[in-house]
Amino acid sequence: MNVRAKICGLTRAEDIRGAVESGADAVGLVFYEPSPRSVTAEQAAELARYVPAFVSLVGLFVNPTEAFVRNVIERVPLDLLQFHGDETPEFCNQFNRRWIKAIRVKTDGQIEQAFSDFHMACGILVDAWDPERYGGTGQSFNWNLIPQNRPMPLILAGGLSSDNVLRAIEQVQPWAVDVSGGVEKQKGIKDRSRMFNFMKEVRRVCKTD
Ligand SMILES: O=C(O)c1ccccc1N[C@@H]1O[C@H](COP(=O)(O)O)[C@@H](O)[C@H]1O
Repeated sequence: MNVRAKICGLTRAEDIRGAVESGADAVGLVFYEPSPRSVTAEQAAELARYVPAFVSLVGLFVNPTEAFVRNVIERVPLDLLQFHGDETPEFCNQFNRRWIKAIRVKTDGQIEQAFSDFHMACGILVDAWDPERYGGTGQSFNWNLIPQNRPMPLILAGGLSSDNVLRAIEQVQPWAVDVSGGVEKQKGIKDRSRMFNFMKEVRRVCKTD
């Protein structure tokens, strides 16, 4: 099994370098001000210089305005947009950029509905539901709510770390995994050895079949 991995919420050049060197397939920048991992378009443009060819740069948004997204994509060479709020399919689809939609999972049937509503997306990311925060909570959720039958790539997020990612991959068999808090030493500051340990676990599963 080949599972891809994104490390999200990077705020420093050295963390981008660490994520890339650990073997991450994608790195994520958060454009959502309440988040402790938030970066400005100017900071992001600088950080983008450390992302080499064949590593994807993902921009995460939560209920942005159209103008906000347009301003960011004009300045930052994002490969993929990640919408992590209550955006509609029409909103996500208007930027002529590839995009994924995050679903905060609370009830049965939600993910199946998302596959249908957001069929234009490149993938559906599933994360834990929280009453107060849109994501990056470090919480996982009941993986039994994830259907086996998937018409599009499923990206597993929510409370992953080197301690549980192998088990998560074996149970869920996702297209990719996404981590933020589980590889940090403090909010917004990544820990190089945690990123390496996380990627080592992800690659371990790739070697087992
Ligand atoms: O990282 C954030 O601060 C954030 C804020 C708002 C929405 C999403 C956010 N992060 C994403 O949340 C998931 C899970 O994160 P964690 O591993 O549980 O910390 C992941 O996709 C982050 O990119």
